[in-house]
Amino acid sequence: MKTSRLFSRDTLQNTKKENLTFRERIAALSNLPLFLKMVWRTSPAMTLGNMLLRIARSATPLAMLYVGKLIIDNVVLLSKTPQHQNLTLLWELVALEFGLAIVSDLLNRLITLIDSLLGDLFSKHTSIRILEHAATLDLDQFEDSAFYDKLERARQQTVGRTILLSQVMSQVQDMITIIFLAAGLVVFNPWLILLLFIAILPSFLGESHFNDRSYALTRMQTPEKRELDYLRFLGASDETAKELKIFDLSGFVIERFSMLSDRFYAANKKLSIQRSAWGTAFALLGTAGYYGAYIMIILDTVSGKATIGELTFLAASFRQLRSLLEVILNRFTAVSQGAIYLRDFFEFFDIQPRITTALKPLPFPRPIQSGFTFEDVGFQYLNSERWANRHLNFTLMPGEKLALVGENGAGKTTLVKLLARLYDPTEGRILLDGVDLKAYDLADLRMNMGIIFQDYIRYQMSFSQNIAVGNIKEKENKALIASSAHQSMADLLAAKLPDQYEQMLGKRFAQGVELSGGEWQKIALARAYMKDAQLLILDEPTAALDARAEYEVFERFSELTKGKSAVLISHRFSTVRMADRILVLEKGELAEIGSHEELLLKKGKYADLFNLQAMGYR
Ligand SMILES: Nc1ncnc2c1ncn2[C@@H]1O[C@H](COP(=O)(O)OP(=O)(O)OP(=O)(O)O)[C@@H](O)[C@H]1O
Repeated sequence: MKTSRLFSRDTLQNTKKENLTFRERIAALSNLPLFLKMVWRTSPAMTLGNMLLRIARSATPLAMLYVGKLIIDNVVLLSKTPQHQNLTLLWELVALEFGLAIVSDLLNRLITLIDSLLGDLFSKHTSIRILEHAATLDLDQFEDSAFYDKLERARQQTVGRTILLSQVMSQVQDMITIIFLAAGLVVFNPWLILLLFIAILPSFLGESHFNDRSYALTRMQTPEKRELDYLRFLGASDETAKELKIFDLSGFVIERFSMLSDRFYAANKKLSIQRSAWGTAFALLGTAGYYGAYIMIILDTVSGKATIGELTFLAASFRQLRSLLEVILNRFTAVSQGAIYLRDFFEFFDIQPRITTALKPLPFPRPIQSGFTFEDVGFQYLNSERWANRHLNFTLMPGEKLALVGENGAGKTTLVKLLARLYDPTEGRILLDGVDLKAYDLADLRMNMGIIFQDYIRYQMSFSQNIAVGNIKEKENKALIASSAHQSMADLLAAKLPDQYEQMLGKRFAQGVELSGGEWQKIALARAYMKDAQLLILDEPTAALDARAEYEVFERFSELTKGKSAVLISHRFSTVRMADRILVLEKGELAEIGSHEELLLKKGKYADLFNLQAMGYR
C-alpha cells in the first residue's frame, strides 16, 4: 500500500515552478548565509583558518606576475648593457618568485586539506541533524510522498553540500584574486577589462540556462529515481530473493528498470548534446576576446607604450583573469544550483511535527483511574477519502483486556495507532482519565505503552539488542532482557543459539543466524515486557506461532499483565475469547462490543465470524 502510493506521485506540475530564472537563482543565494552559519557551527576554527589561508592565497597570482614582469624588464635591461652587469637584483627577484611559488603551493595544499576535513565534519554534522529531525516528525509525514521526496533530496545532498562548501569558499577566494588582477590591468589599460566581460558573458548565461534545465529535469525525475532505487533493491536483496524466484519476477523487475533507465538516458542525452554544442560556440567567443586583447597589448608594446615585461604581465594577467572569470561565472551556476538544493534542505528542517507534547504536559497517571475513552473518534489517512475509523465510542477500562476483531482493513491497527498517538484523531477525541490524550507528555505516554506491531522490525542486530529495543535505555540490563525473554518464551530459543544472547540475528552481517517467523515473533514479543507499561498492545503478535506456543504465550500474557490494560488484535478466536471484552470493527466503525459469551448470544457479526472459523476446525 505504502510503496505504491509513494511511487505514483506526478511531480510534473511542480517542474514548471522549478524551472528557475536567473533572478530566482540570485534569490536562492540568500540561503548561503544560513548555510555558512551551519558550516561555522561545525568548526569555527577550521572555517576561519580556511578563510584566512584563502585570502593569503588570492594575493599570490598578482604578486608572482608582477615579480615576473620585474624579472623580464631587468633581463632586457641587463642584455642591453653586457659590460657592467650587476646581477644581484635579478637573483633577488628570482629568489622572490621561487619563494612565492613555494608559498602558493603550500597554501593550496593546506586549503585542500582543511576543505576535506571540514567537509567530512560538516557531512557528519548534517547527517546527524537530518536523523535527529526525522526522529521528531510524525508517522503520516513519512507516509506522504511529497515529504519523502524532500527527505530523500535532503539526504542525498550531503555530499553535494560538502562540495558546495569548497565551491563557496573558492568563489570568494577567486573573486579576491580577480580584484587584485583587475587592479593591475586597470592601471595599464582599462579597456581590457571591458573586452574581458564581453568575451565571458555569453558563456555564463548559456551555462546558467542549461543548469536550470538540468535541475528541473533532476527534480522531475526524483520519484522515478526512487522507483529505480526500489527496483534495484527488489532485484538484488536477501529480503526479496525468495519471492522473486518463486514468482519468477526478475524479468518483470529488470524490464521495468530498463524502461525507466532508458527514459532517463534519453532525457539526459538530449540536454547534454545541446549543452555541449552551445558551450563550444561560447568558448570560441571567449578565445576570440582573448586574442583581441592580446593584439591590443602587442600594439602598445610595439609602439613603445609598454615594456616587454609589461607585455608578458598584461597578457598573463588577462589570460588568468579570463580563466578565473570563467571559473567564477560557471561556478556561480553551480553555487546557485547548490543554493537551490539547500532550499530543499532547509525546507526539510522547516517541517514541524503536528503531534507534539502540550506546553505544560500532564504526567501519565499511575495507576490509570478510569481508562481510555473514545468519544466519537474518526480518522482519515492523509490523502485518503475513506475513513479508516469512524464514530468510535467506547471505554477501555483500567486492567481490562480488550480484543479487536474485524476483517482485513476494518481499522484495527489504525485504532491502536490512535491510542499510541502515532496519529491524532481527525474528529472526536480520546480521553485518558477524563483528559484529552494530547494533554499528556508524549514521551511519558509512549513509555507507558508497550506496543508490538504486526510488521515489527527484525533488527539485524544481536539477540539481546533485538529485545532491548523495547526499552533501549535498559540495553545493558541483562537481567531485564533475560526476564523479558522468559516471559515471551524467547529464552528457550536463546539457549539453542551458538552465541546465545549475543547471537547476531539475520543474514545481513557475518555470523548472523536467520530465525523462523514464529521465533522472530517471540523475540518481538519480549520487547513488550522490557518496560513497566500500563497499557500493552499486541497487534497480531502470535500469527506466526504454532497453536501450543500461542496458547502458552497468552496464558503467560494474562498472568503477567494482571491489573494492566491490554489491547489484542488477532484473527484467531482461540486467542480472542480469552479477552474480557471484544470489540468488533466493521469498515472502521464499532459494530459490537461485549464478552465472548455475550456476543455469541447476540448472534451478530462476531458470532458469524466465530462460527465460520469454528467450522473450519470441525
Ligand atoms: N498508512 C496508511 N495510509 C493510508 N491508508 C492506510 C494506511 N494504513 C492503513 N490504511 C487504510 O486504512 C484502512 C484500515 O487499515 P488498518 O491497517 O487499520 O486495518 P486492519 O483492521 O488493521 O487490517 P488487517 O487485519 O489487515 O491488519 C484500510 O483501508 C487501509 O487501506
